[in-house]
Amino acid sequence: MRQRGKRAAFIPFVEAGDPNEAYSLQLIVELAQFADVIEIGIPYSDPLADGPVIQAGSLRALQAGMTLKKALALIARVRAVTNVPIVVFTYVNPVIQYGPERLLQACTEVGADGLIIPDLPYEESEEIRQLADRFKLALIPLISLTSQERITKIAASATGFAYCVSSLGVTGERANFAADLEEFVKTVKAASPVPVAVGFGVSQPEHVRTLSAYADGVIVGSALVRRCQEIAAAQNAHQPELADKALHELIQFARSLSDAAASAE
Ligand SMILES: O=P(O)(O)OC[C@@H](O)[C@@H](O)c1c[nH]c2ccccc12
Repeated sequence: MRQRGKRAAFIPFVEAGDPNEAYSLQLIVELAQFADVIEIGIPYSDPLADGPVIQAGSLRALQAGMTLKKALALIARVRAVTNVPIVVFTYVNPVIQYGPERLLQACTEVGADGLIIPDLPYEESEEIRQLADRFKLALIPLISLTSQERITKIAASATGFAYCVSSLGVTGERANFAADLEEFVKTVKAASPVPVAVGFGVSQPEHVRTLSAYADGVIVGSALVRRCQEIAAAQNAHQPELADKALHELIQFARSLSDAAASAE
């Protein structure tokens, strides 16, 4: 994942279609200019692991008409203009509703490279792992501090990268991280055949610098999605220039995080 001489990979997370299809496409394509991987969330009405910011982003996208099918079409449009690795982020229920085989095949067809299903327990992941293998998709497991004795087993199963959850609870910006996070990440790294990234609460360049010293990548969601709210607000107020400005500021902020991933030590 360490491209272009970077110390760590910068992995932004956004919801497909947030705040609407046109802005979402523009946002993702611009992020792709400097991101190492992009996580694209499929908006979902019952996002149980999401904090309020990501939930609001999901809702904006759904209200603007985004669906699973349209999200896949959006990914195809992103893929048409950039080579950035794309990870699709979705919950178990939509996977089951759409049909696991049909969905994973569709992910491959639109040019996605991997999949994250946060509520898929490792113990129940066999079918999806086989499908991921068959359709050449990475299946990125979430590993949390509570996983303890499961850490090694789950880390060993990772393809693409392993996602270390920095803190318990739901997603959302945080001021600082658990003191034992570094040790946790090192444990996962020792067991994982692929790079190890950290997410949950990463929201400032300073966080990125600190984490980049020992993680192979950092994932940033809420800090970016919160800024999509500003694009939406300007749009709703019929102020397209302000909306463009908010998008530009989001990109600038994301770029500062990406730069921080490169500048550790
Ligand atoms: O929002 P944060 O705290 O920056 O965390 C990343 C995160 O948003 C993204 O990876 C994500 C979005 N929804 C999730 C649900 C579970 C785990 C992870 C996620």
